[in-house]
Amino acid sequence: MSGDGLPEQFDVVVHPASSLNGALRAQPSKNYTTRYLLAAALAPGETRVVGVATSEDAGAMLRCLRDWGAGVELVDEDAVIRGFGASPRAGVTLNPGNAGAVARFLMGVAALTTGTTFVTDYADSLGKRPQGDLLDALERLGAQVGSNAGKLPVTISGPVRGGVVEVSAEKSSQYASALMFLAPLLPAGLDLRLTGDIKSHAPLRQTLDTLAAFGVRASASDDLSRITIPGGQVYQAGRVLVPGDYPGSAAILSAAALLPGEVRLSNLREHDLQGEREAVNVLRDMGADIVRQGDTLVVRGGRPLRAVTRDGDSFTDAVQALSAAAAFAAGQTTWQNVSTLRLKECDRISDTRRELERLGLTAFETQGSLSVMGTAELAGGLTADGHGDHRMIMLLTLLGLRAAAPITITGAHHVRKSYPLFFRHLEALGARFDYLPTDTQSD
Ligand SMILES: O=C(O)C1=C[C@@H](OP(=O)(O)O)[C@@H](O)[C@H](O)C1
Ligand SMILES: C=C(OP(=O)(O)O)C(=O)O
Repeated sequence: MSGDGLPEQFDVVVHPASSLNGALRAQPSKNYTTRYLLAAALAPGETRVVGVATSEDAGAMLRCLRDWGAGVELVDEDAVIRGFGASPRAGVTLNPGNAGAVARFLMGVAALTTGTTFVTDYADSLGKRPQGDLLDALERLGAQVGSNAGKLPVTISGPVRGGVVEVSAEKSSQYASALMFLAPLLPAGLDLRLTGDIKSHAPLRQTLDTLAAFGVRASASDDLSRITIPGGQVYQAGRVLVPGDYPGSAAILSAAALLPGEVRLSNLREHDLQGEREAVNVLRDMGADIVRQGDTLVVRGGRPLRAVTRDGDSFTDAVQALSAAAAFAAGQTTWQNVSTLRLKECDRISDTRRELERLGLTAFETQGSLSVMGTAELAGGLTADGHGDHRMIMLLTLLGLRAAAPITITGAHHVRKSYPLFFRHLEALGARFDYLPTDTQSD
């Protein structure tokens, strides 16, 4: 789907770059693509999702929705979805690939069916991520649930009526979002009580925003601990436009800040609910020169950077991209309140610390924080492990661009999970990569 023209599986050699220059259009948002596609399938009738992401996660959502009975047609850069409304097909096995949000949102909606099974071919990534808090909530609502100790494979059978239900939001906001997509289609709706130290508020607001875009009524307390969605509603089909992607763009902005030159990144609206929008301010606090001109951000790179200490929970998917900036900022940068990073495609605290150390950097971790000491010079000349994690691959790529000698990253094709054109976009700015095809059997 990505059309990047690169080998199916590859390691990448990142060559040091002396500058980055040029203009790019930010790719479509991952979080809005998954949400709009799902809401479109839940709406009877035809919805046009304008400018959908071409990532593996977007492909995973489209595949699962088609398997559940939605009509899916790709027309130029849009997806035209004929929804199944409140009636996804029963008895289907869905494979959401390595997409956490896709898997969890669909698990919520699966309570509308009399049986859906979820499997993954990413046993070492999505297969290890916890689903128990969502499954417990579904069970409390009356669904029948089976799982491998709270992990995939999972089976879910409804129907459920709805009502008041608690769901923990401590490990992931995706469990609550999943129930929010389900709620309007239940006879009694849902009065959700989010328990624990609620993480990732921003994606929850994106879910509320999506429900509103499809004409679904919902109300929420300011702190999001209580979300009420009346039942018996119908998602309204129509036309929605996917905005630009801040998490992926954070990597481009960090790269542009790290190297001399001028980079213009368009399609990033100023008023947007994506928490990773904050990456712009974090980079500015570090000393980067970033100016907004409407929906375009202009970065004049190569300025000296200084360390910051920030609560990273509001921009969780930008923490790794910003860690590349931290690696060359004077002093020690600390990202606090990021324990959920341990539960992503890899352990983004320990695995990141280890990769940074492997490359000669100094980093520290606690259960809920990651610290990176800045350095003036990075030798490079080594191979780093991409950990099958798109955001780790982007971080390591940025380090390679600023190193003295090339850095090789293993399994670099996994960048396609969220940002299939990442390397192509950097090439357009003047970066140079070698792509080394790897054995498709060995991953
Ligand atoms: O709702 C979503 O689309 C997402 C929520 C976040 O996950 P957590 O809520 O697990 O932090 C984020 O990291 C993920 O990439 C996408
Ligand atoms: C963690 C991520 O995605 P997901 O949870 O949807 O797999 C991400 O995009 O960084």
